[in-house]
Amino acid sequence: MSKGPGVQRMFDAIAGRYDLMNRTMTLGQDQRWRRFVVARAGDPGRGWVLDLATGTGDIAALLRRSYPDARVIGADFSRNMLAEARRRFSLQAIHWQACDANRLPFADQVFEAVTFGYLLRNVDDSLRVMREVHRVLRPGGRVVCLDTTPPADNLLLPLLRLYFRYGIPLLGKMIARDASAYSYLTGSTMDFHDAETLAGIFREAGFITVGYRKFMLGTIGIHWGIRP
Ligand SMILES: C[S@@+](CC[C@H](N)C(=O)[O-])C[C@H]1O[C@@H](n2cnc3c(N)ncnc32)[C@H](O)[C@@H]1O
Repeated sequence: MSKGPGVQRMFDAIAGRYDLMNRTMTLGQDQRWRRFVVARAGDPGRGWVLDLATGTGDIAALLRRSYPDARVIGADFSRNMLAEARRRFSLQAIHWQACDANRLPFADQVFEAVTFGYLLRNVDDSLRVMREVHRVLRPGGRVVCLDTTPPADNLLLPLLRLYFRYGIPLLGKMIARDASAYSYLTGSTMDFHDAETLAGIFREAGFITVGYRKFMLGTIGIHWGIRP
């Protein structure tokens, strides 16, 4: 069965508490990673940029602020997350669009850059989504992806496991009033591709100059690539 409908319902349910939970659970680091994503996307000039799985719109808003001439689209399949984005950034010229990352409603080769935060962990087939992203990027266009990544097996692993298994669901229960959504975050992180495998999927989808960097004790990965 597809993950999609359950993921959509889950984000619709937590939309109003999502930002507070994000800031708390990452100890305020999450915006720093989003700024890194936007810097790696590069200045698109007057071109179009797509922030896919935009959620409550943080990356789209940073793109808007960093590259004032760009035309920015923030797209997501959760209507409540998009409603939060619209409310938070109502004064900014961002186009908000409801859409599914598996079937992008855009023509081929229209974007200078595509960014996304915490999308691929939530889809059934990362390669399929990466091929869609490749299709809509212009030659030379950049993709930048932020996501959680399973922690490596080192001395910190037991501590990180404790935080993921108990700390995050507890915070989810207290702040987002939804422990199951944040147990899902833990499970989907542990089951997600490791950073090297994800880089391989970028290459398989046709991207070149693929690279990545890890943050937060190796639990967050930012991957990038260029459409040749
Ligand atoms: C964890 S939130 C991330 C939001 C935002 N990118 C950020 O940095 O905070 C994940 C978002 O991905 C969206 N999403 C998940 N699967 C999707 C899909 N197949 N198509 C479009 N959006 C999707 C969810 O609705 C949710 O808003």
